[in-house]
Amino acid sequence: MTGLALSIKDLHKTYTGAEHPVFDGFSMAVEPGELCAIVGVSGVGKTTLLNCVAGLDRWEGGTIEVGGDPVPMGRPEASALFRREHVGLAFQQPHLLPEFTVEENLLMPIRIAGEVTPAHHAWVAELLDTVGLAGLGGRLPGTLSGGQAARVGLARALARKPGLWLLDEPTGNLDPATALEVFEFLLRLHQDLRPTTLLVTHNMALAERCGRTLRLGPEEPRQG
Ligand SMILES: Nc1ncnc2c1ncn2[C@@H]1O[C@H](COP(=O)(O)OP(=O)(O)OP(=O)(O)O)[C@@H](O)[C@H]1O
Repeated sequence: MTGLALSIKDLHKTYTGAEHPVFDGFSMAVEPGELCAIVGVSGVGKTTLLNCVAGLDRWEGGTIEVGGDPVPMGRPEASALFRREHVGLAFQQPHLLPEFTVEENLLMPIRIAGEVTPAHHAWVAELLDTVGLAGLGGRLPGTLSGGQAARVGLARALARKPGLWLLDEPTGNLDPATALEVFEFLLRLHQDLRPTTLLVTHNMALAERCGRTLRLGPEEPRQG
């Protein structure tokens, strides 16, 4: 799997009826395989940025390119296809399907795209192993701890080996020790599979351990 280059140039985004733009000429570039933490105060636009990059939201000006191709905007079918092919998304809530086993949850993105083969079963077993959940494939999500469910959510986002992994506070509702544990598995997944990754987080200790940290909004005043 190869991480895809992400390029954002001169992004302009204002929500309908809002007084101020969320982005007014924002640009950034992320190298293939880079892990970039996105931090900034609440409301600065972190989730909006991820939604635009995923083609889930619209913007008024500027370009967003993934792997050199523009992210489709205002074309729901093209956006959905773009996400299926290139994007793995994970959120604060893992949103696992409760009536399906952990293994079936991991296979679901593959099943939606086509036939599930024995190689796919072997692949999701490998993914489960990477997130420290080998042997738990037969469990139902309701029997998992919050940290285990978060790890499944992260792995599921990589089931189709996307070039872009967009993570919106995936450890946000976990206690600090569990958040750290899940983050270690996140790092391991990233190290193994090297998707280009944006990780939105409020946890500066975790952000500092990413290859790069991008702060949206005004710089924090320096002490002294
Ligand atoms: N659907 C929407 N319609 C109108 N305004 C919105 C919408 N979604 C977000 N906003 C506004 O846009 C700004 C950026 O929101 P966003 O959710 O991207 O911030 P954030 O940095 O992710 O915040 P948090 O850290 O609290 O999750 C905020 O002022 C928010 O109120």
